[in-house]
Amino acid sequence: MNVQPFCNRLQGSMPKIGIRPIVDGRRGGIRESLEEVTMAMAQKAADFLSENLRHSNGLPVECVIADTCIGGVAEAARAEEKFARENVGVTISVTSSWCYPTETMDQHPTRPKAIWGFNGTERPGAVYLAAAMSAHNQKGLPAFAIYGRDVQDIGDTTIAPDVQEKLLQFAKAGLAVATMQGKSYLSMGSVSMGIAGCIVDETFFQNYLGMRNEYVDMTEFVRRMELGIYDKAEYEKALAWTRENCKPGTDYLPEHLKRSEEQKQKDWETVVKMALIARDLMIGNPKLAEIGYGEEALGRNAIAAGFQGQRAWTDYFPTGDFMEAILSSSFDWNGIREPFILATENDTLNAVTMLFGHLLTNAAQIFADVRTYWSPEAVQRVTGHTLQGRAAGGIIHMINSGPAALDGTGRQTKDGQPAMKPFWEITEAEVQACLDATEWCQAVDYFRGGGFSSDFTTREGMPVTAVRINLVKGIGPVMQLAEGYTVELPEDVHNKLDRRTDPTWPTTWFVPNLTGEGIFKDVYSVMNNWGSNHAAMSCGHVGGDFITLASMLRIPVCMHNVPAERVFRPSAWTAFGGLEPVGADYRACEAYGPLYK
Ligand SMILES: C[C@H](O)[C@@H](O)[C@@H](O)C(=O)CO
Ligand SMILES: [Mn+2]
Repeated sequence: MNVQPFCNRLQGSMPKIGIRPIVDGRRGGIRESLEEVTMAMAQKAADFLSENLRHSNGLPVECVIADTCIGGVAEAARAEEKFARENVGVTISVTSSWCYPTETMDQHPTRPKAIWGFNGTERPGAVYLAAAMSAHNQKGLPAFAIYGRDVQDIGDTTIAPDVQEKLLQFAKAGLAVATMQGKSYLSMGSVSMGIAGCIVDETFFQNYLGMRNEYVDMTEFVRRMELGIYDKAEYEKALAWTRENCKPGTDYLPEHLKRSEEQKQKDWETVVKMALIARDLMIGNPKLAEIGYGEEALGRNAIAAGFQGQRAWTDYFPTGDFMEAILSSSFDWNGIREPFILATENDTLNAVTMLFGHLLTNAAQIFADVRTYWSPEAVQRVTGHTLQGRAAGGIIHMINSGPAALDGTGRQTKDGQPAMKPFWEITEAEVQACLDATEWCQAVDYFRGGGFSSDFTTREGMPVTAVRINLVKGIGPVMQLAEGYTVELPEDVHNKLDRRTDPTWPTTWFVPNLTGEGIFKDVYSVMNNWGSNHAAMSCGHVGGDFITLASMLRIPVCMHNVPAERVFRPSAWTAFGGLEPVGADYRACEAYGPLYK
């Protein structure tokens, strides 16, 4: 398996899942009758999770099972010691019987936790589950309850499909919490054009995500370019690859602003260097130590970053578009690899949203401006075209002012649909198709320093989830999301709409799934209720996973269109108002406060 060497340069080993087999500790028949079946349940859960989950860097997810069943507090403490040694970041307690909740529970204050209570009635696992949940709720330690819908026989070690789904949804989100914890967000530059999302809110990063903030001025790029602080051999390779694979697109600049061919060639050299430098700033590069830059070789342990670009940089230097697009993609001159999370305009909040999406789906994310709602009437007026099919109720123009990951072309395929896949599932042919579907257009007049934007149109029919985190004074972070699909328009219609804005930028035509109610009654309302200028798009209908992750971090979700059966939060949320789930989410998040407060 091709595990990408770069991303594994992040410090800290990958978090594991701790499995806690819980039993009734009474000896003389009871405990003895449970040991084997409970250990088997633990082993089954561990095998299932390891077989079905991977970390975003491609490494398999490992599970650690407590050495003995846990019948009381001494064994709980021993399990805890083992988990601490093994870097367990998430726990799942499993049981098929009655046990003693407060004596066996996982009391770790921040680690995401779930209990799978077997639905059987020979030994009442569900009674334990309910009692254990009440203990967690009483103690302010939210936990996820996993309880299969259908009764199974006591000896049945299969995992029912509904239980499987919940185990995966919980574990993937829990691992995301554990993976980002302790890592950095690197701001390259500061606030772009007065966009509030660029303001680094350290309290948010520290208290909600357990992350730290690192900063470099964009002059660091100039220093490294001028002093040659990058791997020259890699630079030559990268430049050659870029010349061969990144085909120049249309230059829409008026004659008097056009850059000379010679200048453009220089700009390509600059943007390729910028890509190498940004990556080295994020995660370091041992090659830099070899040329005498030991400090630079270390990097900033950044799991996500942003580049300000506009305007301090772009008024003079080529845009960061190539760097942002290629690092955010699942491949470059070194081959297929894990994408980096790098936000345009240093929009820290969109970067965090992309980080969530990446850790939940393992794939690249699309960064986009939420630019225009085109009603059917407006499209008709401007183009004479009647929007059809999924687009019939109107479309949202997602288009970044510059770059987006080339995976966003939708030229990868999964189950017959366009997709953005984890890097280990992407083929060379799909890489080529993404490159072929992308043109690198000359940056327009906003960008006095030149540069090249990744221009493409996302293929139709990709299930996607558009997500955004906003900071709202008086609440804190708030998430919003919309599941939907990408659509395409007839070429002439696309061109007419695209040219009203900037045809050099990557377009994703997005249609949210409508529920007929509230904000999701129509496409317009979704656009009208978006909380900022940006969104991140993940492949798949993964709103449920985002909601689970948000609840773990105590970030309320103000709007979503996820069907109720995919919404999975800690059981305590019901007590905050089970008949009114959005309000309950707000109250629960407020009551618990940020995870790392
Ligand atoms: C070119 C413009 O300055 C854009 O960058 C602007 O519309 C944005 O992207 C704002 O997010
Ligand atoms: Mn923007």
